Amino acid sequence: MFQIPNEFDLLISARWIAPVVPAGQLLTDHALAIHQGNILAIVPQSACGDLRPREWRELGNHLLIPGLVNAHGHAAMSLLRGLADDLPLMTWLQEHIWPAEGRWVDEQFVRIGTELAVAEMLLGGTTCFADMYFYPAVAAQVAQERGIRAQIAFPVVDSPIPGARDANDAISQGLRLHDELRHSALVSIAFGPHAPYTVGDDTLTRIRTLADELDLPVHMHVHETATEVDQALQQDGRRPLQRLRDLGLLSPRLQAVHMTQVDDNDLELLQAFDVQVIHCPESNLKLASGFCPTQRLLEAGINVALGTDGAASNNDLDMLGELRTAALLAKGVSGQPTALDAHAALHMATLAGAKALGLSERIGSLEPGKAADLIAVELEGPGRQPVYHALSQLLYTCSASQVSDVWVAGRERVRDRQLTHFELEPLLAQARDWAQRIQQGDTQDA
Ligand SMILES: CSC[C@H]1O[C@@H](n2cnc3c(O)ncnc32)[C@H](O)[C@@H]1O
Ligand SMILES: [Zn+2]
Repeated sequence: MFQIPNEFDLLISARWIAPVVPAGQLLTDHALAIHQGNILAIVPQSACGDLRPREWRELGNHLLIPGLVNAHGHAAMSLLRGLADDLPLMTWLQEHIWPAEGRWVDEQFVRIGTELAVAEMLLGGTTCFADMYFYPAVAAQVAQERGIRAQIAFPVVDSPIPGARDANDAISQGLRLHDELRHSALVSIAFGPHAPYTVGDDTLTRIRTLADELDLPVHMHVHETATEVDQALQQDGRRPLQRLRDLGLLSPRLQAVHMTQVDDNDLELLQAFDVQVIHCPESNLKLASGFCPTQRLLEAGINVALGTDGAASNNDLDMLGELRTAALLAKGVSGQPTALDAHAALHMATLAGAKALGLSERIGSLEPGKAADLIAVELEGPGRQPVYHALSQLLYTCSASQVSDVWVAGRERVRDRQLTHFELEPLLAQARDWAQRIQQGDTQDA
């Protein structure tokens, strides 16, 4: 169906390729042909002799996989990494993060923080990220400039989070941004109602109507902690997920981030409405928020994607590290060592993420016709050799440091562990300047 033309852009050969589709496949000594940003074919290296690519990257003991999809985060919060650690969610937010955001977050903060996050994510093999933060137009611009795919959710809140704009203004501005970016190849827009406890019924109803009309995703923190659910039960007699159901918000377009609290009724709702669940294990562990029961959800056929959350609660944006945590946690929580094996884990970090963001036609697996979003992970050195099973090695021994090359839509964004479209030193200097201002401001306040 997809014939390789006489001349084409790029051939990447590697010891192993895990295309994710067909499920469980692991190819050895194959090569991937790419032209005009798309995958043409995967062919055995023995058949590559007659091919005439404009560039041929010959990678040795590397594993090629689809680019990782970080399905939830707050990119600009990288500038708040380590500002407040070892606290429960609401203390962390109310006493530290929200006051800091109210004081410091402006367009420049979001630009530098997002650039820092994008640099970290690309170096760690993330080729697509979902973001929810202030100044979404700035985050969208950074993603376009740096050549990474992104779903930018514009935040909507009713209760006063410092720095947040009025909900109706936020919606109008967000929809303008959606219109401006309608032809963007890399960036898409979603509604970002912050959480059930910060957004009222009227605003949620408006979002539901508009999201249905425009067929846009809704990205929201849901059931992050037991306290969130208990307080909702006390205040309105319903669990937040039931309230969202009553408001008509449950659908395949809803991206429910966290879901550490899932009773049998919640499970039925997630399943019946085909809600996308986004699992952020390290943030949940660090804030002691709870554990998303991924194995139960997967057994019920619910799509579960993976996210890091922001660097202020994680504290890194390393998706391979996150994946390992997710796998270990799934086994511990379910009591089943078979839970989230290497294939299931890779699926969670790639195709499930793409599906959650409504992008699975374009990305998430290495298939002819899909965008060439892919990464090479080096399985060399004493910590990774010998290799009995390349995917187990990926899951249980690799982190961002093993990612050597990254392509987004066929363009190389990381080559031999170096960013191709960033000047890192000036960016790091600006990040340090921000931290100094924030720290000095904090000291002056004390
Ligand atoms: C209004 S922009 C997003 C808003 O969310 C805050 N935030 C960051 N991490 C979390 C989390 O785990 N749960 C709830 N809210 C979170 C962030 O600081 C921004 O204020
Ligand atoms: Zn979050």
